[in-house]
Amino acid sequence: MALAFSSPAPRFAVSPSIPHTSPSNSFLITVPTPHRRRRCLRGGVRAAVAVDSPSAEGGGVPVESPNVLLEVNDLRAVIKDTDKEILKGVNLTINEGEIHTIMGRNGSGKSTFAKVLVGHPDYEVTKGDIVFKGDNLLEMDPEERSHAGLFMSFQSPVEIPGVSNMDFLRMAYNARKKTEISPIEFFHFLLPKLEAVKMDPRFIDRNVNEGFSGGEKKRNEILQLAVLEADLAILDEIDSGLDVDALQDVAKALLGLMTPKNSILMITHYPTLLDLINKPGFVHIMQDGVIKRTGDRSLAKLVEKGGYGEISNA
Ligand SMILES: Nc1ncnc2c1ncn2[C@@H]1O[C@H](COP(=O)(O)OP(=O)(O)OP(=O)(O)O)[C@@H](O)[C@H]1O
Repeated sequence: MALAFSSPAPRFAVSPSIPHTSPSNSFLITVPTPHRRRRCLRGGVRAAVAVDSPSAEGGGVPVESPNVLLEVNDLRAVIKDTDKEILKGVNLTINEGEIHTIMGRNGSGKSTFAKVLVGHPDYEVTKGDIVFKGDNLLEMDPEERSHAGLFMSFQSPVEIPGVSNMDFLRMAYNARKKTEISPIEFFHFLLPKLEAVKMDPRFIDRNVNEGFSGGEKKRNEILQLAVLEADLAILDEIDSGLDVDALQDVAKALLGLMTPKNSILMITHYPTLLDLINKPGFVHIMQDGVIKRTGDRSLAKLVEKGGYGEISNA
């Protein structure tokens, strides 16, 4: 979601979806680097493979296997310049069109995992690899990752004083789509998106998140996602602080954004959003920096009923 300010030269890039107001996030204002993605021979290459479905044995209809969007292998990461290891060997595969949810006790490493995926500078990957759409994500800087189609909504979306939501979204859209859409054209593009996330059009003239309530900020994140049409949306506690109606709106908006091609990785403490989305998906339980269990929504229900102790002992 890097967004490029094209004048005056030189060009600078800033990520709209990654907080950049704290000193530790100042990495996000950078001069764009030459495209240096290296095609990875693992992960996404499964895309073209066609297999026979079990029911089609003996000359039945071939069924395409799902395309791998993200593949994380044995990912280990420490806090930068320390030996404090937070991620201790995370493995995860997300195919196109899938919804994945990560749950886990406070401090188990969920947000760190999400931040490592988008290239947050507070962390250093010490082992493992991440392949996104066939490319080695670890070789990309945060701007390149967002251009490649990764979107992250943070637990606490930042305010950007002096930049209107409209300008911000349009610049982000231009950067992602490598185009120069006019303000009028963009307004027409934006209107149905506003409707989809049930956002009052007056919010687009306000500065990004400035004075927004917690729920309005979360809704604004979904609006960004709708505008940027990311391939993988990483949503860190998008449901926190939302009233019941807003939660329904967010669920509806997310469903409306789903295509057979894009995927969602949600971090949450509660299964309500999953219930509202009401689509099959994967639930992962993170514990002490690794994914300990994977299941379906019933796993989230088990947690809701009995807590994480129940899961650990199962
Ligand atoms: N930049 C950092 N500096 C120091 N400690 C950190 C840093 N980032 C993460 N940690 C520590 O790593 C552990 C995992 O944190 P993380 O935010 O990933 O947990 P979480 O599972 O998302 O928790 P929660 O459910 O409370 O949001 C915590 O103990 C946290 O204090």
